[in-house]
Amino acid sequence: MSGTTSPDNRHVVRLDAVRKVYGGSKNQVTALDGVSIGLERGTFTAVMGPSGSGKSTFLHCAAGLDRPTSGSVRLDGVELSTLKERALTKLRRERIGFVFQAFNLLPALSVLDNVTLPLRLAGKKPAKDTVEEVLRRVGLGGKQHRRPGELSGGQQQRVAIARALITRPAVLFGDEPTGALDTHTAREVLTLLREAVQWAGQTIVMVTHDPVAAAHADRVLFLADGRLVSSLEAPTPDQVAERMTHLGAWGAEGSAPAASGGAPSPGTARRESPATTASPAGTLAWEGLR
Ligand SMILES: Nc1ncnc2c1ncn2[C@@H]1O[C@H](COP(=O)(O)OP(=O)(O)OP(=O)(O)O)[C@@H](O)[C@H]1O
Repeated sequence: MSGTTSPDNRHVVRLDAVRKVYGGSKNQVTALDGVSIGLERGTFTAVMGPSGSGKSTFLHCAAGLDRPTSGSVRLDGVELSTLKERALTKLRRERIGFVFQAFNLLPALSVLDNVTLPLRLAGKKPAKDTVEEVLRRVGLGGKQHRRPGELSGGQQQRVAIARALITRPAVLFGDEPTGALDTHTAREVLTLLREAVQWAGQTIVMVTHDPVAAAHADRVLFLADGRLVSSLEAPTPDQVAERMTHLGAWGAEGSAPAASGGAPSPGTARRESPATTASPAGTLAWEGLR
C-alpha cells in the first residue's frame, strides 16, 4: 500500500490541524476547526459534545470515511491524504472496524457468515480457531448458525462487534454503538468493548451522547463548535455529564439523561486531567492532548 509511514508508533490515530469545511462559499459550515490529537494504541476513547459540535465529522475523518479540507490524519502510521480512493478503501477494510447504531447485518446470512464476511471480502480464509475465539469472546458461542432475525438487538450488536474484530483492526470506530439498545443491553455491549481493549489490546474510538457509555472509556474528548475543548481521563458518568452541561449540551438546567447509576469503566482510579480545569467563566480550558 502506498502512503507515508510515520515513526510515531505510540499513536495509532493522529490528527494534526484537521479542518473540515462543508458547503460552498455562501453556506460554509466549519465542522472541524483545527483539531489535533493523538490516540494511543490499546486505549478506549469516547468523543462527546453538543449536537452539531463535529463528533461524526471527527469520526469520519479519523476513519478515512471522509477527507479533511486541510490538515493531516495518520492511521496506523499511514498518512491518509496520500492514499488514492482504492488504497483508502483497502485500508478501511483491512485495518479498521466499524460498529454503528444500526447493526447493518445481512439478514440472509448466518452469524458465522456475517462475522467472517470482511475476511472473505479481503480474499482470506477465516481460521476456524480465530472465528470460534471471537464468537466465544462476544458471547455468541453456539449461535453461529442462527440468522440475525433470530437474535435480540444486543446479540445482533455482538455479531456486528465480532465482525468488526475478526480482522484484528488497528482501530475499532463506534458511532453510537449502543444507541439502539435498552439500558441493560447497552451496558453489556459496553462491557464487551471494554473487555476487547483488555484482552485484545484493541484501540476503540466511540462517539456517544450517553455519559454512562462514555464512562466506559479511558478518556473522553469533548468537542464544541468543531474544536477539541476538554478531556477527562478515567471518567465517571457524573463528571462527563457535568462537562456536557458546561458545554450547554442539555440546556441551563443541565439535566443529563442517564448520567447516574451506570457502571464506570473498571480498573483505574478516577482522576481528573489537569489539562481540563473549568475556567471561572464556565468555559473549559484546553491545553492540548498531543
Ligand atoms: N454533509 C454535510 N454537509 C453540510 N454540513 C454538514 C454535513 N455534515 C455535517 N455538517 C454540519 O457540520 C457540523 C458538524 O456536524 P456533525 O454531524 O459532525 O456533528 P455531531 O456532533 O456529530 O452532531 P449530532 O450529535 O447531532 O449527530 C454541523 O453544523 C452539521 O450541520
